[in-house]
Amino acid sequence: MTVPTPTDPAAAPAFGFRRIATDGMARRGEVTTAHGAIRTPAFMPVGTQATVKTMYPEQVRALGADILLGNTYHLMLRPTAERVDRLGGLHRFMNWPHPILTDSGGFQVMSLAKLRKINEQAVTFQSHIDGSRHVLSPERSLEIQGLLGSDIQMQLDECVALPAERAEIERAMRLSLRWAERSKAAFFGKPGHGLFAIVQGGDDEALRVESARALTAIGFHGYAVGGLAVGEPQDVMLRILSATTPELPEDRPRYLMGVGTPDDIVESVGRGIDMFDCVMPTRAGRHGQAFTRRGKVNLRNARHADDPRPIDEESTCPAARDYSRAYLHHLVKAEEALGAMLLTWINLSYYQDLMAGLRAAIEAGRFEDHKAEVKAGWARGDI
Ligand SMILES: CNc1nc2c(CC[C@H]3O[C@@H](OC)[C@H](OC)[C@@H]3O)c3nc(N)[nH]c(=O)c3cc2[nH]1
Repeated sequence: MTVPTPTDPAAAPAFGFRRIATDGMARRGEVTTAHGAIRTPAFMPVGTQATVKTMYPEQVRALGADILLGNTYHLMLRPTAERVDRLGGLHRFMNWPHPILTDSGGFQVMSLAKLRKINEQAVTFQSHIDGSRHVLSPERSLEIQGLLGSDIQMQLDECVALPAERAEIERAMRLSLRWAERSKAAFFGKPGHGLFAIVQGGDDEALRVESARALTAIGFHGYAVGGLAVGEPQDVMLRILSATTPELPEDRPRYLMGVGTPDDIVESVGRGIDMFDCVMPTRAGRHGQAFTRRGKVNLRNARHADDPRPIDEESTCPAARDYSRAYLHHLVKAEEALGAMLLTWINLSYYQDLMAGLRAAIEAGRFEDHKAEVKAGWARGDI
């Protein structure tokens, strides 16, 4: 294929971010992409293998999701990026004509692949599906994301699990910086498509500041904070965020990767994060857990067996309003597919309602009061 001439991602015409309101460190904004706008703070449902598990794309959209996540690692292995491209790209393939963000694949290689080796040039690994050998370089990752046609593409990076030795964290952070340079050089910024860098540096504030400043100097459409939600306690994650976000450009979106619980999200919005992704609401739904404004409810628990109440009679989500806890308990115990479907629907609906509430509160200049109200709801427990 002809090597596309790289353009400066910072100059691509239609990709943009505007801040509508701020309240302390919290920001209400909007990202514009080739496939539409993203209201921030935003929660991005995870659609790793070109599907948000157990949900129809129309349902996900109806809940208020502006953007979904796909993943380079999974899609390069199956059905391959070239096949998705031949079929019209990922938006067409999964019938989601709205923004898509794809992760670069490095995180999954380190957590899923077999026999993986990382060096300056690339990551080499064997597929967890059929053992076939693959090479993922910063350039190849962007080529794959370009074939998928995702609106927001992530640089290839190296994320280390915590706790880790400082030398190891530093090595991976500097490699990720060099890979950020190569990613920017390789990025073919079609109008409305953006490239995000990923800040690394583990739980070391000095390394985080160095990474954030170096990436800002290179210049990207947006900045992800990576290397968190990898086993560290919440207070460590929040301390790192407080040290990192002030070093990032105010006029660019910030994306905290892999986060998190509702409490993680509220606390991180208060530290200047705009975008989130997490498997929590979808994975927990498949395991019988419901997220509600009154906290978490474990529908596997026998105490629900005779409870005729819905999860949340005030919810706009049919799954939370029109089905009893007794029925949900039955479906979960019987391992019926509808159980996973209804609970995933309930959880994604709650997460989108949480984000809508945060956006409104920031616009109204009452983020701190809203945070207190939301936390009080969780503390009330499951009445
Ligand atoms: C859970 N905690 C966590 N996830 C993380 C992910 C994957 C998110 C990706 O993983 C898939 O979900 C399992 C999703 O893929 C669709 C998501 O994009 C990260 N990805 C990169 N490139 N760099 C990181 O530093 C990083 C840190 C994370 N911490």
